[in-house]
Amino acid sequence: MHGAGNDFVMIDTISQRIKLRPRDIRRIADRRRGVGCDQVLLVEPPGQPEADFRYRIFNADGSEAGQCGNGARCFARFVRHRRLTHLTTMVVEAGSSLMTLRLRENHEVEVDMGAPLFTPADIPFRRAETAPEYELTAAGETLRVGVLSMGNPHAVLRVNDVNDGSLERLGEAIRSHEDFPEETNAGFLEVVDRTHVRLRVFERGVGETEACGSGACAAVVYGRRMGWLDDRVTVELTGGKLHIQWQGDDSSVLMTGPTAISFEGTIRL
Ligand SMILES: N[C@@H](CCC[C@H](N)C(=O)O)C(=O)O
Repeated sequence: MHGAGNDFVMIDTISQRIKLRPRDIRRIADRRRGVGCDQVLLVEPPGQPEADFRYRIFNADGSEAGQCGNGARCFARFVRHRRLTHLTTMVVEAGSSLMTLRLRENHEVEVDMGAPLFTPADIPFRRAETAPEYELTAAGETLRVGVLSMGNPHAVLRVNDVNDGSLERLGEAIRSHEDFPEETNAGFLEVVDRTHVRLRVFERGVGETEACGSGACAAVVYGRRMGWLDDRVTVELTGGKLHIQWQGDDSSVLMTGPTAISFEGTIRL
């Protein structure tokens, strides 16, 4: 499946007994030797009574992540498509958080991503104080970045042009910066106007992807906190558009966007 070009292999581990090791994930995600994807998503039974499902997210390098916004939308479509539920609104556990997913028309899904976290220890980010922006030295440059968690870590840098050729080098340097003990996703935000931005994201455990849902939420939260954006913003990514709403403070971030099923099959490892 994919959500705006961020692609996934979805595996139902409710009706099948499956145990995958990191090397199995890497093999499935390999674009030359495997199926090829940015993330492998596992559909599991819930661990908490309030939830309908649990889902686990593995990056292409085999590492586990706490959140995946585009994956959450595809998750909702997948469990309906595979008849694992009749619900059109469902509560799903990802990492330690609960998310509400709502199926909309035309295979769009709205995800309540929960409230962003700003305390450095929760991200995690090596800083003593919480601030809307931090100084970070990466690739020999001193940058001003917004840093927050959407259930996974994000660092967002405002740029004049997302097509600038130096972003790849900077993205890699931010992603693996020593101030992020668990690494981070690195986003580059170009503000077109108060309701429209462009974004490129270099994802932890993958590299640049065509879209990153949690990255789009993080970029809008940062832009809102800095006073550059309104509370409803269209985020244009390489692979498509996502619509993000955030009222500020402790309110949840809502994300709406597309889902697509590319093909179905059996994997023999
Ligand atoms: N593509 C995702 C994010 C996936 C996880 C991320 N790479 C991480 O390691 O935190 C999205 O749509 O949010």
